[in-house]
Amino acid sequence: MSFYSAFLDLQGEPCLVVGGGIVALRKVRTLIEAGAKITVVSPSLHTELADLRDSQALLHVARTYHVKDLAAKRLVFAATNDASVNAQVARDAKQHGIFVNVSDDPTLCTFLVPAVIRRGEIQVAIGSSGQSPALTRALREYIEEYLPQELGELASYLANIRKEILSLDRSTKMKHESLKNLITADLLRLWQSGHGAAFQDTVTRVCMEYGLSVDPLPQHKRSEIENIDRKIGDETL
Ligand SMILES: C[C@@]1(CC(=O)O)c2cc3[nH]c(cc4nc(cc5[nH]c(cc(n2)[C@H]1CCC(=O)O)[C@@](C)(CC(=O)O)[C@@H]5CCC(=O)O)C(CC(=O)O)=C4CCC(=O)O)c(CCC(=O)O)c3CC(=O)O
Ligand SMILES: NC(=O)C1=CN([C@@H]2O[C@H](COP(=O)(O)OP(=O)(O)OC[C@H]3O[C@@H](n4cnc5c(N)ncnc54)[C@H](O)[C@@H]3O)[C@@H](O)[C@H]2O)C=CC1
Repeated sequence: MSFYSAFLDLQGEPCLVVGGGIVALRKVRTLIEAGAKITVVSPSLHTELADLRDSQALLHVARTYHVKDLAAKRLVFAATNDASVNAQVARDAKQHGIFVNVSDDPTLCTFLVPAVIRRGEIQVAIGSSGQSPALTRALREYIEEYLPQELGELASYLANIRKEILSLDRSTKMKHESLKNLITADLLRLWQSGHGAAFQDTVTRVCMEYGLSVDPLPQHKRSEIENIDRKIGDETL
């Protein structure tokens, strides 16, 4: 089975989690991060899920699953400890054209939940098409060690400079080439070592090769430097 990978925008989207145990909690945590509107249907709740209900991060319906719970939902997670209930949720969701994740049976899933590594806006998602969740977790732990924390910061810096480059009155080909070549220029190491002169020189040089003139100084760095300059100015007065 070949699954299609995608990143979903679930901001404000109604999602249903059936079951209130540890597995449901894991799904709920990532749904909260994505800003989904969560309903949990379950007679009992894990204590952390109860805390989340108390802080209004989710709506709890304290009873067993009923097909009407699917009304207007975008995604459904069947995470009870009763295989026949999970299978029923899967059947109902498919009938209503709603994507469904079934915690105890990959063959009933129309989407799987990957293991995820986050560095700011950068996400690495790992899956095994349900072959071995334990391997997926181990791979996540392995890759996590190699992904520096600063990746997220660098990505938001690059988002700004990309906007600047794309707004220039040059050919699209030039702009795309410069953006690609910027990344191959040992940029992460230079960013990690303080994104100072060497980092800025690299950005300027790569852009100049394409005849593009950009301001290479990260915005927050600029205000830090301006603050220092102001202090030095004040002291010398
Ligand atoms: C199909 C899938 C459906 C789904 O999306 O839930 C599924 C299904 C099942 N998992 C089972 C067991 C375990 N799952 C984990 C962990 C994770 N499982 C996750 C996803 C998925 N699990 C989807 C496929 C993902 C893929 O393609 O690989 C992760 C990635 C994401 C998440 O759940 O948030 C998260 C790691 C997050 C992280 O660490 O980063 C561990 C390890 C642990 O808990 O440490 C174990 C015990 C070891 C083992 O069994 O391997 C069982 C048997 C249940 C039983 O026998 O009782 C089934 C059912 C079956 O396979 O039949
Ligand atoms: N996909 C995954 O990553 C993993 C999946 N599993 C599977 O996930 C399932 C859930 O595991 P746990 O959270 O540990 O179980 P659990 O026993 O902690 O929780 C089960 C929850 O389902 C609720 N429930 C039972 N019948 C219900 C119904 N008819 N309607 C609504 N809620 C109902 C219970 O009240 C309880 O809150 C199991 O089938 C387990 O085999 C287990 C480990 C990992």
